[in-house]
This record gives sequence, structure tokens and C-alpha cells, in this order.
Amino acid sequence: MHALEVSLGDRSYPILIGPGLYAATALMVDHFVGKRVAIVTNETIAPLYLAPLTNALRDLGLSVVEIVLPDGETYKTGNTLDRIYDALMRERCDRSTTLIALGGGVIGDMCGYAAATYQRGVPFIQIPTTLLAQVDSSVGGKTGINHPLGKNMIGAFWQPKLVLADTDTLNTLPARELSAGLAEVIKYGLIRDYAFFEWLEDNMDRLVSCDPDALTYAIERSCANKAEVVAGDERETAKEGGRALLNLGHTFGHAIETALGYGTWLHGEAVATGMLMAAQLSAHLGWLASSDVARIGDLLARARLPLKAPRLGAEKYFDLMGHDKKNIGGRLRLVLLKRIGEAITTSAIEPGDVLAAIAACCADQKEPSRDG
Ligand SMILES: NC(=O)c1ccc[n+]([C@@H]2O[C@H](COP(=O)([O-])OP(=O)(O)OC[C@H]3O[C@@H](n4cnc5c(N)ncnc54)[C@H](O)[C@@H]3O)[C@@H](O)[C@H]2O)c1
Ligand SMILES: O=C(O)C(=O)C[C@@H](O)[C@H](O)[C@H](O)COP(=O)(O)O
Ligand SMILES: [Zn+2]
Repeated sequence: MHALEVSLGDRSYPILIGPGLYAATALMVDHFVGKRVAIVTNETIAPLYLAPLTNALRDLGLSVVEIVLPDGETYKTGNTLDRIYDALMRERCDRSTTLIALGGGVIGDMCGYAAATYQRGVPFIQIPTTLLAQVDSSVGGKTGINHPLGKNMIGAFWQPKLVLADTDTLNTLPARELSAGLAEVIKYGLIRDYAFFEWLEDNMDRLVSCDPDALTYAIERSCANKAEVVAGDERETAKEGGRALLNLGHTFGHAIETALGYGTWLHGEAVATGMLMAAQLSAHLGWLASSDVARIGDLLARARLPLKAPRLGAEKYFDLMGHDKKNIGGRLRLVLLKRIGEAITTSAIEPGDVLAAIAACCADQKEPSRDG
């Protein structure tokens, strides 16, 4: 088992990574406040992993509430959140109840937001079961739900007490979901870790074939990068750089997810093409060599991620990108690349340059669906 820490003073917490962890209650026991836990999961994950966790917790003498939600990004909404609150109220859960998110980023974001808001805040634990959640969403305390006009528009910063990333759970993950997680892994190499980017170039074939050692290394290195960034700028308030760098590709990506309808493209897929658009724009501005744009495209393709963005129309892109949380005073603020391994935030971008990057990266044909 590998152990890391997110250092945030009295809100610091461990990230534990390894096989056989998801029902290892001995690792959780110090993080429970009272004798009650509520596990939040979904209809796909419950048949795979819920019973062993519930049973192990009951064996410890804890009372367990199970909350099983419908599966999918389309359910990352206020209505689904209400189902969590309803169950907590019905079961008379009090402030000493610990919530446990058992699932991918959708479950983690919603359970975390329920924990942040139920009775003005209860503790929660992340047990991420997708690669994306293990390398990114379970760490750092961004929680929330989508709005029809924009991704994650309603939410809170609320740190978990513990992250338990069980690498065995990746054995049941569909290949498309594994690839989506690899997009966020590649992101860390691009924004701040050139040596990791090179390692990914050497090891991408092992990762897509689910080699456990390669996956464990990628998770650990990704979490180490994210923990460092979050510790330096927990609430994304730095004027330049800081936590916003973790948003590389997301201004474009979130626009794609929102425009096509949540869940049509996976978050990681939209981020992949978004990162290529950001790289293209960086090259257009003369910062990044076009050979580096090609290098990024090659790695994304080897991770089986889409390279071409859907043709939404420039106006639609601009409209949706205008809702991005990084924007200040109505001015677009983007994360771009100075080189592979170094990103910056900038508001000094002309709309014409953004348009050129969008045009260069859009598919020739309308390509809304990634299913099948
Ligand atoms: N809070 C953050 O910092 C942060 C970071 C990145 C992404 N996100 C959010 O995370 C979400 C995407 O998360 P995701 O990619 O994990 O998607 P997801 O949560 O929708 O999970 C993907 C799919 O895999 C299934 N699944 C989960 N674990 C499984 C397993 N072990 N075996 C089989 N199937 C399994 C799920 O039921 C779902 O169908 C988006 O909403 C995104 O906005 C948040
Ligand atoms: O943790 C962060 O900070 C990130 O930006 C990580 C992103 O991968 C993630 O998708 C995040 O939810 C996006 O944040 P948002 O503030 O743009 O909603
Ligand atoms: Zn993301």
C-alpha cells in the first residue's frame, strides 16, 4: 500500500493506494466520528462492491445506511442530491454520521456536496472506484452538481477525511472509462511534470492494458501532483497559476459536455480534446512547438481518447465558455501551455485566436455521440 498526504493543516488527510482496500475498515475506523455511516453509491457499483463494505462496517458494530442512486452524469443534479438528503433525514442521521462515497467522480462529487451541506457539514470518506476518481476527483475537496447551463456550477469545497483508492476495483472498469481517467493522468504531465509525461509515453501501452503496477504508479504520481497543487491553493484563489492549472482543457471540455448533454461525451474524453485545443492555441500564440502538439495528440490517441472536438459552432463554444468559473469580470481566463510540463493561466487572449484553435480542432463531420 502507498500512502500520501494532502497537507491542509487541521484538514489534512491521507490518500491510501493499493489492492484490497475498499472494504478494509481497519483503515477507516479512526476517521469515524460516531457509530453511524451512510454509503452513497449507484446501481452499477452496488452489485459489485456494496455488500462486502456494508458487512465489514456492520462487523465493526456500526449502523449502516445504504443510498443507491441511478448511474450517470445526467443524474449529477439537485434532484438526485435530494434523494441523499431524503434518506439521511428518513434514517434520522445526525451530525456524527460519516458519509462514504463509493464510486466514480459523479458519486464522489455528489456525496461530497451532501456531506458539505447536510446539517451544515458532516465528515466524509472517498472510496473511488474509477481511474478518474482515483487520480483526480476524490482528492482536493471540490464537490458539487451540474446546472443545465454549466458543469459543476453549484458546489462547495469540502475535504474528505480519507481517500482509499483500491486498485483492484479497476478490474471491472469498462475500457472507455479507463481511457477517460487517462486523460486526467496525462494532464498532470502536461501542466507540471515533464518526467511523468515522458514516463507516460514509455508506458501508455501497459496502462491501456490495465497493467496493475503501471496503473498504481500512475495513480500515485497523479495524486502526488494533485495533493501538492491543492495544498498550495486549496480554494483556487491564486491570481496566477495555482489550482486553476488543474483545469487545463476544462474550459473547452466543459463546453462540450454541456452542449452535447451531460454523459454524451465522458468528462475525460471532453478534457482530452479540450487539452488538445489548449495546446493548439498555445502553439498558435508561438509558445508551444507544433511538434509538441503532435506529441500530445499521439499520447492521447494511444490512450484511446478522441482528438477531434465536436463541431458545435464557435458561438456556442464562446457562450458556454463564458460561464467558466475561472473567468474574471466577464473575461475568458484559460490555462495554456508554455511547454510540455509547464502551464500558465492567462486572460490576455484575443477571441480570434480562440476561434482559430476551435476551428483547427473540430471534427469535419458532426460527431455528437461517442457511444459504441
Ligand atoms: N471533484 C473533482 O475534483 C473532479 C475531478 C475530475 C472530475 N470530476 C467529476 O467526476 C465525474 C466523472 O467521474 P468518472 O469518470 O469517475 O465517472 P462516473 O462517476 O460516471 O463513473 C463512470 C462509470 O463507471 C461506473 N463504475 C464506477 N466504478 C466502477 C467499477 N469499479 N467497475 C465498473 N464500473 C464502474 C459508474 O457507475 C459509471 O457508469 C464528472 O462529473 C466530473 O465533473 C470531479
Ligand atoms: O481539482 C481541481 O481543481 C480540478 O480542476 C480538477 C478537474 O479535473 C475537475 O474536473 C474539476 O471538477 C473541475 O473544476 P471546476 O471548478 O472547473 O468545476
Ligand atoms: Zn476534470
